[in-house]
Amino acid sequence: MLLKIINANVLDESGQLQLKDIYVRDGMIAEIIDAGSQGQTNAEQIVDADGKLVTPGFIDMHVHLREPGYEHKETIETGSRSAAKGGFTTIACMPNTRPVIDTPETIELVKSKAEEAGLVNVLPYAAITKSELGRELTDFAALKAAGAIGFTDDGVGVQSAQMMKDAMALAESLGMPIIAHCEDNSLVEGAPVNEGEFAKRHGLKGIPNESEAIHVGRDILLAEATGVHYHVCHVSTEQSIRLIRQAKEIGIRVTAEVCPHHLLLAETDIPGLDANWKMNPPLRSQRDVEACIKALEDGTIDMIVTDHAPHSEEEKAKGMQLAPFGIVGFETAFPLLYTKFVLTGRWDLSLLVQRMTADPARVFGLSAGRLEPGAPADLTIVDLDKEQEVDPSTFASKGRNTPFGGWKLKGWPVATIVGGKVVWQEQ
Ligand SMILES: NC(=O)N[C@@H](CC(=O)O)C(=O)O
Ligand SMILES: [Zn+2]
Ligand SMILES: [Zn+2]
Repeated sequence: MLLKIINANVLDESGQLQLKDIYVRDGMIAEIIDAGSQGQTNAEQIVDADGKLVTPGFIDMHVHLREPGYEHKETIETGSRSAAKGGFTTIACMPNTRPVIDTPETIELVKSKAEEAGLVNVLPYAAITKSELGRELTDFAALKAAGAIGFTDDGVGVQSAQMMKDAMALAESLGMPIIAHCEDNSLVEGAPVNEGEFAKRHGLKGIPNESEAIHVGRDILLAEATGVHYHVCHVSTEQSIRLIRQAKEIGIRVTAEVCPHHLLLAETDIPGLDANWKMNPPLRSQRDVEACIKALEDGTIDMIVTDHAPHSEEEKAKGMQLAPFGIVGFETAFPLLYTKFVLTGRWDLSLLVQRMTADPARVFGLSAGRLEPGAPADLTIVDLDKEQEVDPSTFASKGRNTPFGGWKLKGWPVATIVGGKVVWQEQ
């Protein structure tokens, strides 16, 4: 099966756009040649990108698909469709489902549901501890054999240093990474928002920066001691970044991710007690936002992830104190970052694309994330000129929980190709 994508605007190594034709054979990129020149013939299907941007499919290494157990929030199918609509072709899903993904059987279930959906590549993480309770390690070897790509208790921090050290030593012996939600519960206790101005004004308990950074610091020392690849989830504070930067400088195997909302919003932007602005970690100070942006720019933070965390409207209606943490992310990530960082001149387009494709692929050893012969034909076509307001009622996700409703953005994905198959296309 030969697919030909013509008139694709592709970023070259120096970050310049070049008009190319891309040939896809058996799900892989076969050839990339100057647009209109003679390549392999007899394409069975032609997609005309019409001069639009074509990038490697976006990769999101931190998402919540909610299945099994919370199908009212999202399913593997609706989550996969939402990802495809956002231009994502590979997503790594978190194990904080019900039951928790802590057995080979639940890993198998996720894989088979993802295959049934047949939309994007879904890579499952398995829990570090049984039921994410922090008491007993899961069977890492069996989970790896079943297809887990790493271990994490995302949703909660591993509170015991000894438990984390044992997990790291075991993961390292299997050549697997530990992915950490960094949060010291003793410093948080029921707080719904950042410790700062907003909490003070509304009489709410605050989540201090140290609750994240203390785990980052602890775990970096444990990663040094065990030699494991240690990856920090949703970095949100200046202090965590300082620790990660120092650790990288002395050669400790630490990598990190940041979410669009922590690059774009500070606690001072929260309009009121609307739980669509409640997520974990919380929106921090402007100073933390700037530190996150700088860290992503200089590579201290390796990649962008959405932490797509759908919840139902009823759950989010419970208010700032009682509603669950989390916001959806797939369908707004690229337009948000393109509009707010590329169109404003702060970033080159190539930096944004790299942090959403090649960098996550490098860190997690994936074959996707690049546009070259031999790579999987996972591609995203983006209309950089298309301008549209964020309208949560049109989301493919079951979740409508976003603080970005009504934002006017440019740079919308219009088609997503996975393994040479068009899995989503703007109508
Ligand atoms: N990020 C969130 O606010 N929520 C996530 C959990 C998590 O990522 O820690 C969720 O599962 O809803
Ligand atoms: Zn988390
Ligand atoms: Zn998460």
